[in-house]
Amino acid sequence: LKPLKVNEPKTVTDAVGIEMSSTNDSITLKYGAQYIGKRQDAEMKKFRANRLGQFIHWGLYSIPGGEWNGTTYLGAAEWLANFAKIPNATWDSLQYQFNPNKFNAVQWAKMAKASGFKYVTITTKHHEGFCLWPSEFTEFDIENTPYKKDLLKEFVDAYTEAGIDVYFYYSILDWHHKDWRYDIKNQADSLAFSKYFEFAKNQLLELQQKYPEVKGFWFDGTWDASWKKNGKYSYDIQKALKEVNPNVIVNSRLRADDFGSRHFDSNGNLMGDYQSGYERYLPAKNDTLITKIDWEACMTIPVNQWGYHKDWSLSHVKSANEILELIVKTVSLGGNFLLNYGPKGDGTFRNEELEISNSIGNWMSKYADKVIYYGDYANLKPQDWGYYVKNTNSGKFYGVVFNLPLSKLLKIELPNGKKLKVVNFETEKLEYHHHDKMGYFISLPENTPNEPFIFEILME
Ligand SMILES: C[C@@H]1O/C(=N\OC(=O)Nc2ccccc2)[C@@H](O)[C@H](O)[C@@H]1O
Repeated sequence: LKPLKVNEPKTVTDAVGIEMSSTNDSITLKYGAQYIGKRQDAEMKKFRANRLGQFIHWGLYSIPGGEWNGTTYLGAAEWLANFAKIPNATWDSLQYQFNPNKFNAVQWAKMAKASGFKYVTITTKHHEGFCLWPSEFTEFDIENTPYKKDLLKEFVDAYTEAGIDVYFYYSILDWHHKDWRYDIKNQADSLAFSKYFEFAKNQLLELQQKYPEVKGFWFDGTWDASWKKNGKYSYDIQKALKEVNPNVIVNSRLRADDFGSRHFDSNGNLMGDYQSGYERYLPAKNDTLITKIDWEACMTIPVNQWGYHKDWSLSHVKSANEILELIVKTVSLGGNFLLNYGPKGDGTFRNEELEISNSIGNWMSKYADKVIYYGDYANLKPQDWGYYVKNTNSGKFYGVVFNLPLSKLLKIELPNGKKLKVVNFETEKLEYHHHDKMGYFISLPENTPNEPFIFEILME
């Protein structure tokens, strides 16, 4: 890939607004992108082929579920301590209540597998600073709760046994740690933050050493000035993780370069192994630039709840079909999709999540092998009826229909020189006709499935 030119991103959203330009006036960076283009090692190919992952936000915030002293807060439940302005000492005492006696890692993994998830990303430590594993570097961890046991090991073992790749979410932002700083205003801040950096690096190496099955790290909480002023810290963490496991996979949220540019360095090159700026929204259907890099979108089932919230009636909750369309749109643009679950403090999932899991699992069992796993950008002109997916394993091209035209005619426009040969739908070949410049019109049978359905396209 030629270096991409990017406008200086002000927020993660801006960072995704990349514009291609073949420029050679790259500036020298010490803490910029370590490579350009898509990794082609087996581990990254597996990440890409997986396409569909389960995101799990689980921590002390899962106990109050968005409610404090009788008040329900509308914001994201994992941010309750912040919204409700709860003093650390009060919030941290929740650790003495954390006892997920209904947690069954094998059941969780079984549900995840049945839902079609090929990988999972779990919050080892969110902004609150509480660690789901027994850490040598803090008392604010699972060992100092009524649960006591190494919950993360139970989780890693069960998901690995189920054949689901495990990734760790780790928040750099840490409301609990005394050396965390939002900005570096003086030498004292700088000294404290350097101690925090050592703490975070030690914890990350500890996670790699205790759970060697982990495939990669999903960093978050890296938007503050303190982190943006210390590009070297983010660079050193990625370097340290890769020294232990050269093919560990790290998301772009970790990184800031010499000038505080995030996700993409000041030369417009992606830092980390895949772009992770798409949070609760997706690229435009015709965004061909995003197809040139590895990327992953993460998505909540309600509008904005990552941790368990008691009351989902407070916002729109996505249906299974809405979620399926988001998943397929993501794959059609060459991205991975991470669907979030927020288990309760007791270790159980809410009914809405169980129902969604069941619905998407049924669909995945029929279609995922063709249009999700190994799915990628097909480079065909987008149409209103749905999305194209190229399966990079079989080399086959598919259409996935979400918006059935009343005409029952599916329009397909092929690149110059390409001709439509066969259209397979279930066990039959569909009729189609060609209209000069208009392209092809495929005639759908009278009865089509009452769910998103696929058809195969053969071209010559
Ligand atoms: C996945 C989510 O990630 C977060 N924050 O991400 C962002 O702030 N993303 C962001 C920021 C600015 C623009 C667009 C996205 C966390 O605060 C949240 O609790 C959750 O873990």
